[in-house]
Formats: sequence, structure tokens, C-alpha cells
Amino acid sequence: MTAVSFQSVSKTFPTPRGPFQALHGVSLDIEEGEFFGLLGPNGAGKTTLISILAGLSRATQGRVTVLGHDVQADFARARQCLGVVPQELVFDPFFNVRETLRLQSGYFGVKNNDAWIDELLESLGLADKATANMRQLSGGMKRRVLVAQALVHKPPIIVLDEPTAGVDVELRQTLWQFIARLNKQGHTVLLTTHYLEEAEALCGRIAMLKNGRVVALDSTSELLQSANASVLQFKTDAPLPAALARLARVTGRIVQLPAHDAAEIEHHLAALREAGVASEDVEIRRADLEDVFIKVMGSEAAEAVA
Ligand SMILES: Nc1ncnc2c1ncn2[C@@H]1O[C@H](COP(=O)(O)OP(=O)(O)OP(=O)(O)O)[C@@H](O)[C@H]1O
Repeated sequence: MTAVSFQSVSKTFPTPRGPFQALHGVSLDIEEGEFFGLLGPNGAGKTTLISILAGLSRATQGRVTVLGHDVQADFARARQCLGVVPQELVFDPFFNVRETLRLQSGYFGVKNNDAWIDELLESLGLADKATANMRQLSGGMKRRVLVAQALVHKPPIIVLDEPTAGVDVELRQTLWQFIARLNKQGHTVLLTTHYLEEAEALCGRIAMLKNGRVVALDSTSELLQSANASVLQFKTDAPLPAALARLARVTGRIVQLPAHDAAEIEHHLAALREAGVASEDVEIRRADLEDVFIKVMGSEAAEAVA
């Protein structure tokens, strides 16, 4: 069955400068059991789409269903199927961690939930914080509680909006192990993240959004293959010849040049030699999701696909 279906979803916000369209006819289906990634630069519309899914915001046009339940017409049942981990840390500061999770269970009509709450606390490394007041927790610990809170009613579909923003390596690992385990047990996962390595490692399928439109939608492996490219990477202090500078991704001293095949790599190397660009630590690697992302987001052609 389709876990989440977005059907021609558009969203227009009124702003002081006139209406602003954040989503333009977004359509995509996420099947049960998928680990699905929703990627895009800041402002692409990811959070807007998730807010509509979670019933926090209404689509201006189109329809969203969760396991067949319309998020507007059948809000309660749709919401019951979803565990949403929001981007923002919002809590009632007067409760401790266990009380917060009990309250949330009550909100979803789940009684006697302590065994599952204990398992959540344990799996998220929160066991020793059960009686700590929410006010006393660090940002990372609060985020763990947000995740636990989203899962109190064992939702079949887990939605994570940038769960690892500003989170340390240990929590990232704990979180992903736990979410991967839930996914193996059959939970559908919808994830937005700016960490493309995480998306590449975790997601079976990925949609890329740009300016409120889907500009790529495919399995992660197909996306990687479609990049059909290697990357010539090296370090240099010298300016690149103009033809290469146009292609290059430069981070400090590190230069990355995409190449379709060995001949193009040869061509890049020859151009560097001719321009007298001294390079160190030269390596050739396969294109990764970040390369695909940059290619999709950078190309005007990609917009025509949508
Ligand atoms: N309530 C609102 N009123 C007006 N414009 C809004 C509102 N909410 C979002 N927007 C605009 O809609 C666009 C999409 O925003 P959204 O938060 O969905 O992006 P995002 O992909 O989640 O970005 P980020 O990666 O920064 O979280 C942005 O241009 C944003 O400024």
C-alpha cells in the first residue's frame, strides 16, 4: 500500500509583498516500508511539504493521503499513522522526560505505555535522563526526546525533518541505528536532511526539491549512476584556468572536477599542466550524492523535467 501520497500539492503563502508560491504541483508516492529522502537547498519547500503532511498547514491545491487517509478530511486517522519529528525544539519546560512522553501517549490515546517508553528511552540513550526536567537538558538531549515523543504511539510512518541538524556524532549514530531498526521492522521513514552522506547511506529512494518543484525522483543507486561520472580531486593554491573554473567545486584548497570518462580526466589534467597549476593529493573517485545534488540543483535543464 502507498504510505504517503502527495498529489499535485501546491502551497501559496500570503506575504506583505503579495502571494508567494512555495510548492508547485508536487506529486510523489512513498510506498510502505521505504526509507525515503526528501532533499533540497534552504527554502526548497521541504518543511512546507511536511507541515502539510502533518496537518499543520493546508495545501492551497492538491491532496495528501497517509495510508489512504486524507490529511484534511480524515485528519485524526492520518495523524495517528504518523510520527513527526519537527525541526524546531518546542517543549513544555515544566515536565520531566518521562512525563513528557506519558503526556504525548495520552494525546494519542495510548494507555499503559511505560514498557515502550522505557524501550524508547533506552534505545535513544535517554535512560538516565528519565526524571530530568526538560529545562535541564542540552539541545542534543532535547532532540532525542523529540524523537521519542514522535514514536510513543508506534506510528507506521516516521517523518524526520532534519533530525541531525547540530547534533553530535554519537547521537547521529544512535539515532540512525534505531531508525534503521524500525525501518527493518516495517516502519516507513521519510527523512529530510542537509547531510547528503546520511541520505546516501540510509535512503533507498530520494526526491530532490528545488524552488517548490520535484527536480529529481529515483532510487539512490539510479541517481548515483545517472551522474555517470567520476570526480578528479586535488589540492592547489593556484587559480584554475577559466574553462575548468566553470566546472569546478572549490572548498578552500580542495578542487573537485567532474568528468564523464577517463578521456575527460586526461583532458582536465592536461589543461592543469598547461596552465602551470601545481596540484597535490590528486585522486579520482566515483561521484557521490553531493555531486548529483549539485548537478541537479545547478542545471536549468533539471527544472524542465519537473
Ligand atoms: N508562513 C510562511 N509565510 C511566507 N513564506 C513562507 C512561510 N513558510 C515558508 N515560507 C517560504 O516558503 C519557502 C519554502 O520554505 P521551507 O521552510 O518549506 O523550505 P525548506 O526546504 O524546509 O528549507 P530549509 O532547508 O531551510 O529548512 C521559503 O522561501 C520560505 O521563505
